[in-house]
Amino acid sequence: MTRTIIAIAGASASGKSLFTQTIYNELINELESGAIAIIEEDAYYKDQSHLPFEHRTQTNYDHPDAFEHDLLRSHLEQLRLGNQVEVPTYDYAQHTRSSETRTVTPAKILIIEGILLLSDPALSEEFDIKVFIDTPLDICLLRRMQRDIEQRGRSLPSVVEQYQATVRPMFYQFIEPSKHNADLVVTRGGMNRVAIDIIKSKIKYLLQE
Ligand SMILES: Nc1ncnc2c1ncn2[C@@H]1O[C@H](COP(=O)(O)OP(=O)(O)O)[C@@H](O)[C@H]1O
Ligand SMILES: Nc1ccn([C@@H]2O[C@H](COP(=O)(O)O)[C@@H](O)[C@H]2O)c(=O)n1
Repeated sequence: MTRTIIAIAGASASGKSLFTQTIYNELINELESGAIAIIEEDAYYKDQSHLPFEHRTQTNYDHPDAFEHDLLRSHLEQLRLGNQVEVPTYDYAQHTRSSETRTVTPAKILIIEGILLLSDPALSEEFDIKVFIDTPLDICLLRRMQRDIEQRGRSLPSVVEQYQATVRPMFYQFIEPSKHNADLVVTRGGMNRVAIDIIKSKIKYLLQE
């Protein structure tokens, strides 16, 4: 069976999750169960449970070294071979992996979303379709402030400090240049109806093959 892996990359809070989730939600009722699966790159942040909490707050979470991309690659390869995998789950408030894992079964279409997917050449080789969500950075910052305070247990000063220290510089060093590795660049983030419909049509076409 041919399986297709679609990568959705872009800045933090650019709308990657919304874009991915919208495609999934709009297709899921029309398709056989198990036709599509989603994985988040964030699930592959390195486990830091051996480090004190204060130490974990100092990690640069926007640098490729923060991720276990080798594990992600091996999981993608296993899924492509038709084997299920145990995907880690991540706790942003604790800055480390949770004890549970999530079983992901091999689907014909696998969508993966995350900030640094297209900046790692070895990882990029795993993707059949590469999409970059291109949202202005000031919009991303506003969305991130709101989301991190409401959903990720952060304070306003900590969001501002982290943004200046790592999020913004790493965006320019790694994420923005990776846009050139994309097949499709999607403006206006997670609500670009034309882009969502194009990806949906491509998925439906691939599922008919
Ligand atoms: N086009 C958009 N218009 C308004 N809000 C958006 C848009 N795209 C994303 N959001 C909101 O911004 C926040 C971050 O979006 P999300 O999809 O989680 O970003 P990412 O996965 O890239 O970090 C979420 O609260 C989401 O609902
Ligand atoms: N402990 C952590 C781990 C990650 N982050 C930030 O998450 C961002 C990536 O996730 P998105 O959903 O926003 O794409 C990344 O920019 C990290 O800075 C964190 O703050 N704490």
